[in-house]
Amino acid sequence: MQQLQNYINGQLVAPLAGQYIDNYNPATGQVYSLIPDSDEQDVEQAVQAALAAFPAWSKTPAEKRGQLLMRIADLIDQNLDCLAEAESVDNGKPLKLAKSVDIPRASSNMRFYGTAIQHFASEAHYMEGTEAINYTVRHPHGVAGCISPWNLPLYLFTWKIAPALAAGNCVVAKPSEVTPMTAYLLSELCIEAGLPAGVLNIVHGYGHKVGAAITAHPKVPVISFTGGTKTGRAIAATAAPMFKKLSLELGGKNPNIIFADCDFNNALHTSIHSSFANQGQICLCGSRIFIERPLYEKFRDAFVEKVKAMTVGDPLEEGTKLGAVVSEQHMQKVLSYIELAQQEGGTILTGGHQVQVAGRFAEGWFIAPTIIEGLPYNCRTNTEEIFGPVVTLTPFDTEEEVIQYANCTDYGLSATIWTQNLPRAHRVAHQVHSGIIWINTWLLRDLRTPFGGMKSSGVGREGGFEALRFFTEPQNVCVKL
Ligand SMILES: NC(=O)C1=CN([C@@H]2O[C@H](COP(=O)(O)OP(=O)(O)OC[C@H]3O[C@@H](n4cnc5c(N)ncnc54)[C@H](O)[C@@H]3O)[C@@H](O)[C@H]2O)C=CC1
Ligand SMILES: O=C(O)/C=C/C=C(\O)C(=O)O
Repeated sequence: MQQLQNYINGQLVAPLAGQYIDNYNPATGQVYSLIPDSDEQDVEQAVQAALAAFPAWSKTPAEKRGQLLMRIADLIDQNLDCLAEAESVDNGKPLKLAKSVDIPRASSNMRFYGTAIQHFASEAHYMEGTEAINYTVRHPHGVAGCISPWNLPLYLFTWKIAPALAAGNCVVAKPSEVTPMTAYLLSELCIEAGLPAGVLNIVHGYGHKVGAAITAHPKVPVISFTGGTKTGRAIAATAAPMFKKLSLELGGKNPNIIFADCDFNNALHTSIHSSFANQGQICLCGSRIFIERPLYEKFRDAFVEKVKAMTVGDPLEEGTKLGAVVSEQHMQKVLSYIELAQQEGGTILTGGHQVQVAGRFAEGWFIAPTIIEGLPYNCRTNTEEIFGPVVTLTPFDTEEEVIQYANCTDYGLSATIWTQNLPRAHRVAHQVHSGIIWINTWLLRDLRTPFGGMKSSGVGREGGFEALRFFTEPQNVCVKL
């Protein structure tokens, strides 16, 4: 059985306590590898390695740091097939998705920040009359803690470490214990790329042990986290009193607003993707679909017909549209929400159950893509994050009504608006409480843009220069001329 290792001080090492955690293949429900059950001693070793590496790394010219990140990006590209299969097996997602989205985006993240850092400049302010000039220096913080989730493992792991490293920080990172494989494979690529020892350290293990130790460590002044809102709240409770810099990318309950004048086929096909991509396990998925009443029945019937035809099964099969959800625990959570929806008066139009897949997948964790109608817009099913292949349909009559519906959750991450009346699209967009709005598209990503949510969807923004500002400490120097 493969035993993964931590990546500390440039070496692949066993956890100090010699304990391991079972790592499951969600499609078979079977243990297929073991990951380190690390603890605070392993985190201490990683932090000490990062501290030792920081002086040299922070003084390395940005161009050289960028070149190393781009070398890693090249190695990701060269290992696309291996990384994609590893991601699919580890997470349960279709191989096709890992190959076309997850791994290419991981490479793009490394390459984007490998170049962005070379254009990241600071400001100067000349004081006329007073004859003084101010300039801003942006210092790296030191050791950055990066904690990432299981839904887009390498995609989100690199989305955090790339800006942190580019800005001159050293990193202690913890991937999810549920999907550790590609972060482990990345550590091998970092060694191959010649990343200096201690610059990046990856400590595998449980969130309540390793993640909590990173968050609480007094020599880790900055924490970047993506995951559930409940966990984000726990991290903030530890980090805030320590005055740590904090970036929290949390959950969502995103509205997908479809007006009757939309480009019907585009709205229909994109909504299938935005509802069920990655088994609905993307914080940006549009899980609440609001349809203007004149279009409701036509959209509903066409949507249900196409979703019924989606293949659920072997993630490695070319034709598979939905693979397995990431864990048995998560499957039970999603199924419990389907039960709740029925208790709240919802009607299941398709799906609503676990899918039994034949052969070696009989013990796998598969859920049929599920569409529910007839629920109150403000019930629990329509306001709490389910994070699975479950969407609700609700008709609306006016702009004001759908804006009220859209804004009635504690979340505010993203929203999608479908209409060919662009003044209306912008008018509605500006009133929806979401950090990211897509009009007549979904998940079209420009990495230069601020990425993140409002309300319980998080604190701060990732992306572009936002992330480089987050991973640096500004210092203003005023010089009398
Ligand atoms: N990207 C997103 O918005 C994601 C949202 N979720 C939502 O969160 C719910 C719970 O998901 P979980 O599997 O529990 O993910 P989680 O949000 O608890 O875990 C995310 C990462 O945080 C770590 N972590 C957990 N507890 C921690 C702690 N106390 N201190 C520091 N790090 C900690 C985990 O080990 C993992 O690496 C999901 O059902 C889903 O609704 C989950 C994953 C991603
Ligand atoms: O595209 C991005 O930068 C991020 C996408 C998805 C998440 O952050 C998520 O699912 O948590």
